Amino acid sequence: MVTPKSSIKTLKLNTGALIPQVGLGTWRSSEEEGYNAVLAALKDGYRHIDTARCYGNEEPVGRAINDFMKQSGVQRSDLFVTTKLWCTEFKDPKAALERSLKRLHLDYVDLLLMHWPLAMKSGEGLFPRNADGSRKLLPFEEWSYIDTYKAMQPLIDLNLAKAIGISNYNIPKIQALLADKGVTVKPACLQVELHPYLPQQELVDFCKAHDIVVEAYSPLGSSGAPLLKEKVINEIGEKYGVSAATVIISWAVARGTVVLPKSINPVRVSSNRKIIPLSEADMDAINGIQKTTSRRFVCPDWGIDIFNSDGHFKPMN
Ligand SMILES: NC(=O)C1=CN([C@@H]2O[C@H](COP(=O)(O)OP(=O)(O)OC[C@H]3O[C@@H](n4cnc5c(N)ncnc54)[C@H](OP(=O)(O)O)[C@@H]3O)[C@@H](O)[C@H]2O)C=CC1
Ligand SMILES: O=C1Nc2ccccc2C1=O
Repeated sequence: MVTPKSSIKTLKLNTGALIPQVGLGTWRSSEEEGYNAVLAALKDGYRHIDTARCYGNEEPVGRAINDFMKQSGVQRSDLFVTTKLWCTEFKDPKAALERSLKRLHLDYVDLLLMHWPLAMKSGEGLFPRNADGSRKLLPFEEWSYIDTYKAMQPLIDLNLAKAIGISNYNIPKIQALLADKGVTVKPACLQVELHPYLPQQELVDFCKAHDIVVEAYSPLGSSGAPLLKEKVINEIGEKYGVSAATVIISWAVARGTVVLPKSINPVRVSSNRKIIPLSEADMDAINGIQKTTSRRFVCPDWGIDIFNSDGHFKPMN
């Protein structure tokens, strides 16, 4: 039996700021669920919250953050709040972030991520579709994700975002971004799907070499947490007397990534921030899972290539 540690470690961003390695995910948390989960998480000791424009919960998330600060006396500077620029808001990231900040009741975010490396037609809601059901994407030649990133850069000097970053990029897209002469601010973070079925080690190593912190989304396999049924994970959990979720989250922390488990259950929220040390043999066993099972759970029909050679997609069955 190992007692999991509850002090959350931090990583240093290339801006010099510290980011807590475990943060609370909030996708698919309704208004009430989002408010309660964020408040419970902060009271429990979380200092890092991940939301996004397209989750539709910035307002309750921000309300919980503000209520917590009032109740606890914890300062804004002790918290790390991320939101994401949605694909329809690519043309004017400043106006989009100001709207997010208004909903969050905050003066700034610690991290603004470009949610996906693509632009969608504006003015027809968050998820516009063509008559045939396909997504209304703008062709790369008309507006590229690099243009969006460049328009995000001034938000730092305006003190609206302490750092900017990217999400759902693969290695070629990061290389293209870094090679662009107009890109003067290196992304601080890359947020991608990462878990034992999709460890994307090549991408993690690439980012480490470029001083970009990697954040693991859907660490438990997203809705229904399918990774928690994995035999190897459960065997390690039984050995130490901890849950399968603790094993996966501890693995993500041990490999040097940020990890963003989502839960709306206060007991699971609390246990998800507790980490145990894993042996080299445990790490090898978890790293080996993808040799037999390789899966990507978040695969929207955007029609763009976000995959890496080791981040391939096998349909869920
Ligand atoms: N940048 C991007 O494009 C994306 C970013 N994200 C971010 O990453 C976060 C996490 O990813 P997400 O896809 O939500 O999925 P997760 O992998 O975090 O899994 C969430 C699921 O696991 C369950 N769960 C959580 N903890 C436990 C536990 N200890 N035991 C059993 N079940 C548990 C939750 O249920 P319950 O709530 O009932 O506990 C929920 O069903 C998101 O919320 C979002 O913030 C996610 C997808 C894409
Ligand atoms: O955060 C996200 N979760 C998602 C799930 C499906 C499609 C897109 C997204 C996101 O952008």
